[in-house]
Amino acid sequence: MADDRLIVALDVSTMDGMKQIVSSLGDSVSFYKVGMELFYAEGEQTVRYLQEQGKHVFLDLKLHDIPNTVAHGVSSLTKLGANLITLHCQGGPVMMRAAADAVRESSEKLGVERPLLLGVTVLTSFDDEAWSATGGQLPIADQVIRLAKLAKESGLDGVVASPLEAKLIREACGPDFLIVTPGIRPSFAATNDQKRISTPASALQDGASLLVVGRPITQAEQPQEAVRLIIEEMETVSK
Ligand SMILES: O=C(O)c1cc(=O)[nH]c(=O)n1[C@@H]1O[C@H](COP(=O)(O)O)[C@@H](O)[C@H]1O
Repeated sequence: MADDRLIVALDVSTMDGMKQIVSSLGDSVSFYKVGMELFYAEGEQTVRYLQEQGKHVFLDLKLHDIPNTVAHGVSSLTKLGANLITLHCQGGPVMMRAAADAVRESSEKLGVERPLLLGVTVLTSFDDEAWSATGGQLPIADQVIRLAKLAKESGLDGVVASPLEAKLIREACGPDFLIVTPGIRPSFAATNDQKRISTPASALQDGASLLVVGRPITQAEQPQEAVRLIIEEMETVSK
């Protein structure tokens, strides 16, 4: 059975590649993420296919632009009916507020369920060295908390962050704020390009609402077995 706290990242570039993963995982996965690789290549049909399969959809396009452009961008995405969409918190409070207002207005106007809006804080591929190289002044965790609070104040439903920051975000933003954590690495998986990582159980224990897992499942020799092991670990932490 699926654990609806698990989101599998479909980082492939074709409909066929996506369909192969979705059909091989069957009922064991209920939530999928479509990111820029798949959406730029195959467009809206990716979201429609997942909806037809009865799956929840996280449309992760990480918008980052001036407030007017992002507001119109998220309005265009709202009509697709995804459950979650992302923008970069670094776009600032005016941009986040404009996006939150635009999503509310356009979902009401279209009569579709409002997608939840998530702000990406500091990408999980950053370590301290890379962070300093970009001019980051605060320690990464402090910056993440700062952006999470700003996202909440600006009307966003939650944030994307590393599982290493989940506990601090939960403390700062309260029980109802969504915390979505990529950078999940079960003990059997390779780290790849991720830097700030943790295991499925520890992310949930620290307050993550949803876990995003890509390559440890999609590139496993036996993806179904990888999902089974991850869900088994997740089930040790109550919802
Ligand atoms: O927004 C995201 O989903 C995201 C934010 C972040 O900080 N780090 C991160 O890895 N992601 C996404 O989460 C997925 C992680 O994939 P794997 O590293 O293969 O498990 C990828 O699709 C990334 O685009």
